[in-house]
Amino acid sequence: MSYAVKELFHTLQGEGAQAGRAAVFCRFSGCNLWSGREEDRAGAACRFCDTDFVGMDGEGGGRFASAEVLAEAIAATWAGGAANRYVVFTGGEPLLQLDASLITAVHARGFEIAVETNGTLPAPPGIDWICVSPKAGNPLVQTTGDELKLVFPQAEAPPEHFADLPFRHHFLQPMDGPEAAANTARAVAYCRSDARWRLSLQTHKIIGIP
Ligand SMILES: C[S@@+](CC[C@H](N)C(=O)[O-])C[C@H]1O[C@@H](n2cnc3c(N)ncnc32)[C@H](O)[C@@H]1O
Ligand SMILES: Nc1nc2[nH]cc(C(=O)O)c2c(=O)[nH]1
Ligand code: SF4
Ligand SMILES: [Mg+2]
Repeated sequence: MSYAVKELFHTLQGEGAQAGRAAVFCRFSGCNLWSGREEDRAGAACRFCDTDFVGMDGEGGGRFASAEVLAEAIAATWAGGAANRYVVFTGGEPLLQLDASLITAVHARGFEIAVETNGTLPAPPGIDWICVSPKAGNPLVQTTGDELKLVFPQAEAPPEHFADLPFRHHFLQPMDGPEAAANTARAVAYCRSDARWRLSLQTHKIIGIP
């Protein structure tokens, strides 16, 4: 099958337990919870998205004809040397497109594979690091993984609903937007009050890298 990619770039993972690690980000086009059009945001199933995932016109983006072709482009984008090669599949919603062929092709080029998913679709086997970020009002299907990263606050998705799910790490990530400062203060207070949770900051935004 072919893959629709918004952008492909080399940066540091900004969020969660792998923050600071060099990575290629493969941002797939499209999401099952929002069209990506501003006029649809207020009626979408996920309304606080901070990302443009529409089309294939970003840096390194395009339509990739096969898993081999996309894996080659990911390998060519990597700039971190021979060790610890790392690719993060995100979007949009990556589990709409990430499949066994692409996992195999990227593993064959020596990469560890991470995914950033909203958890409404099951993850295929073989992913090395699964980050699930639940979205209030939407079914959570992927209930296991490496980190659960809850954007906070979401009135209908309080941390208590997720604290006992079997993930290695539980993070609260302040919701960016007009209330970012207040959301950060609330996330700090919550993590202080319940030590099962740790704070995830979007460090790439703080330091001004992609
Ligand atoms: C753009 S999403 C793409 C991956 C997937 N669709 C998801 O929602 O997890 C990447 C990460 O950014 C988080 N995110 C999106 N909008 C945000 C916002 N306004 N503030 C903080 N984190 C946000 C998501 O929850 C997710 O963890
Ligand atoms: N540096 C950096 N780290 C990230 N971690 C998750 C991101 C995402 O948009 O999925 C992201 C992103 O867009 N940039
Ligand atoms: S599920 Fe992820 S990509 Fe889709 S709209 Fe929400 S935050 Fe954005
Ligand atoms: Mg982002």
